[in-house]
Amino acid sequence: MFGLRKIISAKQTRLADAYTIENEPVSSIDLMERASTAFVNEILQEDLSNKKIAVVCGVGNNGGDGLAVARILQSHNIEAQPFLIQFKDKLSDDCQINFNRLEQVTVISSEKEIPDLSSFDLIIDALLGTGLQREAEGFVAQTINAINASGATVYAIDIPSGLFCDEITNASSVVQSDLVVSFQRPKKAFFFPENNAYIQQWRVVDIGLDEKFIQQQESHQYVLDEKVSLLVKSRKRYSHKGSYGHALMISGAYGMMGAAVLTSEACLRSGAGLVSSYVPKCGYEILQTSLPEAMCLTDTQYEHITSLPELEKYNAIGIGPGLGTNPDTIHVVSELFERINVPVVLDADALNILSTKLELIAEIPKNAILTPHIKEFDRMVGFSVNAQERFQKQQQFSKEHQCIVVLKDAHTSISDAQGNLFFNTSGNPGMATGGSGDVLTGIITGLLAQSYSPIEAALIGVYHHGLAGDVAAWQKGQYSMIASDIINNLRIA
Ligand SMILES: NC(=O)C1=CN([C@@H]2O[C@H](COP(=O)(O)OP(=O)(O)OC[C@H]3O[C@@H](n4cnc5c(N)ncnc54)[C@H](O)[C@@H]3O)[C@@H](O)[C@H]2O)[C@@H](O)CC1
Ligand SMILES: [K+]
Repeated sequence: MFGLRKIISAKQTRLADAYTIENEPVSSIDLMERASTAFVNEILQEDLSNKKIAVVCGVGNNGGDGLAVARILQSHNIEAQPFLIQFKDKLSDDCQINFNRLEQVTVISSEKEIPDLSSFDLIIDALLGTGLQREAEGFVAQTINAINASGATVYAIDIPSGLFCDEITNASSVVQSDLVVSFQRPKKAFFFPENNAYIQQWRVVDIGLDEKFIQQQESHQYVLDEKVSLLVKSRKRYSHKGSYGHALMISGAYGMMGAAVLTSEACLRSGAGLVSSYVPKCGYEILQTSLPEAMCLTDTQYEHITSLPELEKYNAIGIGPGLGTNPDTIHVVSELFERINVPVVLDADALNILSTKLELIAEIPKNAILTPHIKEFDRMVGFSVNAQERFQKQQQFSKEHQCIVVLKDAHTSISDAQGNLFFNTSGNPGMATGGSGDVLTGIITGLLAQSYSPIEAALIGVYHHGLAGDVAAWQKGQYSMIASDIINNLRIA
């Protein structure tokens, strides 16, 4: 969808491997060599010449990759010592071939022989890959525990050993990796917050699996990455501010006017032709002084919003940042639902109001975009025991209410009414700071005003918000960056 890459299951990956082997065609051992070379090229971006490396290999194809990786590293004059953890008598065919291609492999055939790995600087984990069938236990679990206890940096091939590819893992022995270099696609498991301890960072390398075949697989999950820029339309040479829509931001309360300023400024920066900001009276001078590019309309009340302005002239509306949940403000949301006939973004206190008046959920306008963080989402739909359950509820909510949910987290997920789920890959923990969500709301509303469809606006907005956050973190550091740094680095080309 939209040219974004599908996320596929372990089973579908096996099918893609087999299809590529048969149709490219390429032998499976050459495909393994390609994957291992891609892994090595990725990790060699860093100087490993003085590192003492252990490559811990299993008996399947992940182990085969490991043995090939050890050999390729050695050919670069890097000290890489391969260990074969023989938890099964028979090696997979390609693992056996790679075993034979190495001069020296330390074979470990029982728990008692597991070496102390603490003398190594780097451990390459090639024990188990996407072929994991059950929780690791016994010999395999002990090896995983030894890797974790080593204190060495750990790079995992394809997926940390012991981690299930497509579902939540409730096991005690899973490799805690600093980096995963994954083949062709990130795995579904990379997007579960529960797996944070096992995956500090992941990257994907292309190993030439058949892309057309992968995209034809039945999957409703997508990677939201730089490919989203295909959706961004160029601005026409002969255009004027009227060509790019008029957005209305409804936000702010006494003591919360910063939210109104941030959300309105972000809306302008996302390219909206005109932005009007509707705020309580106390916000008039604040907004006019800090954001001269926006127009300002005020409520009759001084401290908080109690009514709505005329809505007819706007192309999109964003509501919620810093709005507060004063009893006089609550009815504004239901009134908006009755009167609105343009795309809308519901955020922050607009969502808190929804969770105090759950009957309002049934009235959410079709195609509305909701941007809750996890706590706000749970307040609306109930607590989920894990991310998998929450993603299901998110998809269900979108389908049932025909709306888009942007569930904000380290990997923000976006669900649409057709049941698709998109996982964002931009952004960083520096963005967990006050005002960052207000900025996102402004960006998405601004894109809606320019007549992007709601799902396009959500995808472009979420990705570029994260990207701007990444530039801000690079400039100021994750600790020091603040929400306005995200706005200042926004660049939707
Ligand atoms: N198939 C292909 O063409 C390619 C596969 N590649 C690699 O192959 C991996 C998948 O290989 P495999 O399918 O052989 O699977 P794995 O290497 O993940 O492991 C499979 C072996 O482990 C055993 N096993 C599974 N769970 C276990 C557990 N909990 N305790 C003990 N033993 C267990 C299985 O019975 C089998 O013998 C990928 O992750 C990737 O690294 C790459 O080489 C790229 C090409
Ligand atoms: K692995």
